Amino acid sequence: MNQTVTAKKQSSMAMRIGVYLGLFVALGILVVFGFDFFFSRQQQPDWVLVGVYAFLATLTYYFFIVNDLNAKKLNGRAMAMSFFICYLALSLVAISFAYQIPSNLVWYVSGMMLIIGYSMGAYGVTKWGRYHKKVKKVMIHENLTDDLTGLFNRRAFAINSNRELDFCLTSGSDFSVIMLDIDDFKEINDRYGHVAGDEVLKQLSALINSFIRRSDSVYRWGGEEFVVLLPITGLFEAHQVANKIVKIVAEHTFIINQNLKINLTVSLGVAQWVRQESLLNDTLNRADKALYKAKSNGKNAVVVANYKDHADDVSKKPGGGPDNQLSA
Ligand SMILES: Nc1nc2c(ncn2[C@@H]2O[C@H](COP(=O)(O)OP(=O)(O)OP(=O)(O)O)[C@@H](O)[C@H]2O)c(=O)[nH]1
Repeated sequence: MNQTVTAKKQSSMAMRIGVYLGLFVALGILVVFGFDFFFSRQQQPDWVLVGVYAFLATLTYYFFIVNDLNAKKLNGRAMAMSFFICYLALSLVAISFAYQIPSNLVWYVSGMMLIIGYSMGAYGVTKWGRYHKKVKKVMIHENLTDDLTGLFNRRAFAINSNRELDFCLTSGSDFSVIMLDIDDFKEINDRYGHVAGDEVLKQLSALINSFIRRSDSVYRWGGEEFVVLLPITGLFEAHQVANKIVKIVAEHTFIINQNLKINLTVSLGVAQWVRQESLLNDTLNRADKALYKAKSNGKNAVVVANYKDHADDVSKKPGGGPDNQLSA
């Protein structure tokens, strides 16, 4: 695991450098620009232009954050922040253009800082993406995968979850888990046979893996039970992901040996890790209880666990919006 630890350190350091440098760029430009504004400006600021740039910068920021929910390539609020700050810096440069600030020093300093800020932001993004790819590769090589589905196994969860948790602790991010269980899987086995059941497990694993983010990971927990690990994800987003899984699985037809068509549903329990609890014992336990409640509520459902160690039924059927359901 030395390789993964090094990759993690490099990646979080690059991100931190990216963010701090971005902040430095923005602050530097503000200082230089402010200095120039007070001592050499001749005309009033164009506030409309300032407003337009601020709006664009905010829009860009939300674009990254919202995109982060579902996109496979853009990950991490830290990077979004870094982009946002660099964008802000660019806006400030453009504003000084509009004001026609007559100082070459402003252009030189802000230009240099902007280039550095952008490069570091891009470096952070690339490292973050590469880090997750590398981690998955290393885990496959270290026999941490399940033979049937190719998913990570429980041992991998113990290793991976600790590493991700460590990252979330240093970056102050949220962290959530989803527990998933196929509904009435015994019936599928009984009706179509174990070979078909195995094929369903394989296809379901591939299906879930196909739409989660690159930073998320899926684990085969037991026979027909799975865990999805969602770093940098709060309860609201995790609930959205869970709803998406329920919906996609319910609408999907599993085709076995080209002619047998099987439809199935899944039940899910969602829990967000809170600082005072152990991810493996406490958070997973809450997710498990929520899953149990989803099953007893009639299956094909998502239940979100709250912080008080009990599960609230939040959406009987997929599609129920998460806004009114965060009891935690
Ligand atoms: N084909 C196949 N079946 C498995 C595997 N692991 C576990 N199972 C089967 O999964 C079934 C689980 O049955 P139950 O625990 O009763 O759960 P269920 O039928 O899904 O019922 P609910 O969980 O209440 O919806 C059992 O029949 C197991 O034999 C596997 O690797 N391959």
